Amino acid sequence: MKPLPLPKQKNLRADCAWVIYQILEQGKSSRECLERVQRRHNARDNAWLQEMSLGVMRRLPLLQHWLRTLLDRPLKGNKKVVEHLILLGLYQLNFSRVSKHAAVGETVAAASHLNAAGLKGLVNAVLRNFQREELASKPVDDAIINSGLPKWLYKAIEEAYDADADHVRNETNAMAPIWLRVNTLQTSLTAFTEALDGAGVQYTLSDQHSDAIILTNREDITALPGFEKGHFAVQDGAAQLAAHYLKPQANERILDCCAAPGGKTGHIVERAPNTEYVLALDADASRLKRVEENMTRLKHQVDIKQGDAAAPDSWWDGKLFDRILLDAPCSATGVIRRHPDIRWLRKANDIDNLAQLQRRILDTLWGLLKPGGTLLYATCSILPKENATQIAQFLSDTPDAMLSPITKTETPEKPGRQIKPGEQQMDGFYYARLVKSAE
Ligand SMILES: C[S@@+](CC[C@H](N)C(=O)[O-])C[C@H]1O[C@@H](n2cnc3c(N)ncnc32)[C@H](O)[C@@H]1O
Repeated sequence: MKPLPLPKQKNLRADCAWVIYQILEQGKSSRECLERVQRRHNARDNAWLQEMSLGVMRRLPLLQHWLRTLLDRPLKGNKKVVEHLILLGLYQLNFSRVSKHAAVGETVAAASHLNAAGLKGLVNAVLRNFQREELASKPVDDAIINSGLPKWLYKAIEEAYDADADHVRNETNAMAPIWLRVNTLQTSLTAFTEALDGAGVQYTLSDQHSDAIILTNREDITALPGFEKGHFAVQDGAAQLAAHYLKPQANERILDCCAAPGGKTGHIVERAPNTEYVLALDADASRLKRVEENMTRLKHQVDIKQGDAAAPDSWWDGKLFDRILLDAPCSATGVIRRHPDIRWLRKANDIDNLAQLQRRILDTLWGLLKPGGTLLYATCSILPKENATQIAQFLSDTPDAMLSPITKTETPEKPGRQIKPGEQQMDGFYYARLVKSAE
């Protein structure tokens, strides 16, 4: 599909349709597209743009089903974006608090901003027919459409989770809470919660995590007390387990591989401030800028390098590491509830390619680990090919690799801890801890 220029003049619904087009037709991430349109709107409208565009991602199969029912034939070429505008209209009518009048009237008007004034009548007719025919009240007898997921992912979850599959799919489509991690080098949990109480911010504590806070409401993070001073970082509870499972110690050399934007790097420093050396490595230069910003705000000092984890000649100083965190590039299927666009950006055949990349990086990093050293393998995936199956195969192929169980139920054939989305309010995540034999 052709690239579509950003509408010349700002218009909430035209800009939102443009974002939806970019994600679905151009494979761009919602973050990237929203950043572009949000530069020209105010904070309230920006929240609306995010809620609506991500809402459409969550409900896309049902919205598309309605669209197909109402539209005689698909729109093509530079008119395609009008379909995305209609999806947005249907979403507003059925899933939002926008008044029906505005949902139809403003959506129709937005067509002009997408160079499609000639299709205003069509947009109007489709949205009014949707209301007249009361499509929303007619149940759709199709589990995949109702799940809000693409077919391949629906099936992959079925295969992996069997009787629990419905639950995992529902949680994959739920809203995720915001977790904070207290930077214990700059403040304490007690002092930080007192500051939150003083500011009237509501939260709960997690009984699984020592330094974690779960916000009750959506808050402007940068306005929370202590943000500028680096008193906390935003980090999901599952991601906060990495530093606990890695167990970094004083005087050790640590590699945080695939580190950007540095969530786990910061936590490693907070858990072990007296390490000899912490290297944050990532292939993506623009994401590494965010590591720098985050480390500066949290007041942590680490070495930051750009490089391909599978080609260490360009970045490794030749000294072995005591501990390595490999937060491997993955399908991100465990964090779809947080980033609903991921389900449409990933394709079925990405999984095998990702599994091969993960194995290549794992094999390479194993060679950089000291005898007796620990490697923690992590993904934010819920698919076994990237997780337990991957690690079981690595253990079977690698004579000096041993499993260091995190849970009581692990075996080399079924290694690691698979966290399901929503479990104790956490994202879907996988961890396996491996130790290199000492001789
Ligand atoms: C799951 S994210 C890392 C999240 C990060 N550890 C954190 O906690 O904030 C995966 C990262 O892997 C990086 N990456 C992908 N392929 C890589 C490679 N071959 N070498 C190094 N980094 C890579 C991506 O740029 C991305 O930043």
